[in-house]
Amino acid sequence: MNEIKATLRDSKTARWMVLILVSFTMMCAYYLTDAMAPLQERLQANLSWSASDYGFFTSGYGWFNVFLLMLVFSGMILDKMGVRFTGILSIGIMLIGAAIKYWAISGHVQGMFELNILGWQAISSSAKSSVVAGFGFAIFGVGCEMFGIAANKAVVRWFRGKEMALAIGLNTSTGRIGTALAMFTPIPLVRMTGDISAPVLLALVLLCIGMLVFILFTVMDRKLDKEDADAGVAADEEFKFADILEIGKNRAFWYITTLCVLFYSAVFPFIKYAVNLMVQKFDISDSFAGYIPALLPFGALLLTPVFGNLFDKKGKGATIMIIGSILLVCVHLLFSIPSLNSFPIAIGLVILLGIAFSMVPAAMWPSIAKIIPHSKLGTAYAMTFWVQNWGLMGVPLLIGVVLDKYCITGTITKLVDGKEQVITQYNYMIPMLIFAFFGFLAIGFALLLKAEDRKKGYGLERPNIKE
Ligand SMILES: NCCCC[C@H](NC(=O)[C@@H](N)CCCCN)C(=O)O
Repeated sequence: MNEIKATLRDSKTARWMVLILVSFTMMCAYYLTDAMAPLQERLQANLSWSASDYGFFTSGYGWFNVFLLMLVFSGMILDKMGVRFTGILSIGIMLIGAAIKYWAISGHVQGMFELNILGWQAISSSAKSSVVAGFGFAIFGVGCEMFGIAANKAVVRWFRGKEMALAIGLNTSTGRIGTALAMFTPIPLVRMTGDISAPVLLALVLLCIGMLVFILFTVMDRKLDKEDADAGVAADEEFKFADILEIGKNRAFWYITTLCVLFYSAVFPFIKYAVNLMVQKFDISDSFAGYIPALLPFGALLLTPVFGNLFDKKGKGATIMIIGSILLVCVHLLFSIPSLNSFPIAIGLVILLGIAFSMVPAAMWPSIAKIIPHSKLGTAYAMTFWVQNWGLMGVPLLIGVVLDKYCITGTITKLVDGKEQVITQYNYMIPMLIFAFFGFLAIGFALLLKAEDRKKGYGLERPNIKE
């Protein structure tokens, strides 16, 4: 009789240890992604940025991923070189991007930027610092997304056939810790140091620690490789261009991917403006405002594993995505109503958004692993992230331009960090309606996905593990 040898993967301690190691770096990366969001007013006042400049800088995250197809290359690198190499490479890229962003925001770049092509002004003039900071953010974005797909593949590799959705949920949750910290630590940090770029410096240090932690993961993962080889487990197939075509033929994959770009376009870009929304619409003091949007990732951090676990044990993946998208629309529509501007409403809506932000990701990412074979998963996640990056890039810019064009209600002069600053005031109704519209479309694609699952029998509504 053939004896099946236990591997490191079969040890609960080893599996969860791997999850902690991979997730720590994720937390650092997410911190850096959103650490400038609470400083929107300060960036605009200190660096003479408009809302469009802020939106332009924020959109930087997706520039290279989208236009240079970096995410597609990242997927190829991942499937060809594996998670260890890709992980280390991606952290290195994040460090370079973060360093450029730090340099630009700390006041080394002055003046205006105009892009003229044959006498035609391609973009309206912007503060140079926003362009250089955006460039750094674009490099960082390449590393961050590359790390995201590598981390996903690592988690799936270690947890396949076990607590996969729960593990993916917990991995996503640690990212949320980073986002939550990014909501309420930057303002005190800036007050303490008097330096608007201090949060980026902190993130740089955290990322260096993340690199060391990830190296520990590579040691364990190499050991698993060896055990798998000894046990005759086939190595992952290498990347083939044909994979893209094959994945592209899967209708359910496109429904999930479109749902992904729409849903995330209504959440991550919202986070970038949420602190300012709290200050300007709900009249919450600047020093406290970050704590309210922090409830969103904080709620998601607790609930994503709960919904991941529910999906593992009870199934109902497509249904969870439909309910999450409906919740998203309701929240943004309520945010858009100008008269709903009291403090408890702000808290209630952010908590509801946190629930939606737990449901959809907890069911969506493991669902991709259910409809696409493991050997093509790196490529599949990369393709989904690529489409999603159009939203992460375009929507913050769109919101910034809409704010400047249609939503300015006046200016006020107030004391910020001991200095008198002129602060532009906005009415956030139109941006919230734009977010609600994305959510509305997301519901449609979640329904299509459920119908396709019923037709093709992917098992999205069935449990991942038998109790
Ligand atoms: N293991 C979880 C899979 C993906 C998590 C997902 N991340 C993304 O979608 C990234 N492409 C975007 C990250 C933006 C960083 N703030 C998530 O839900 O965070």
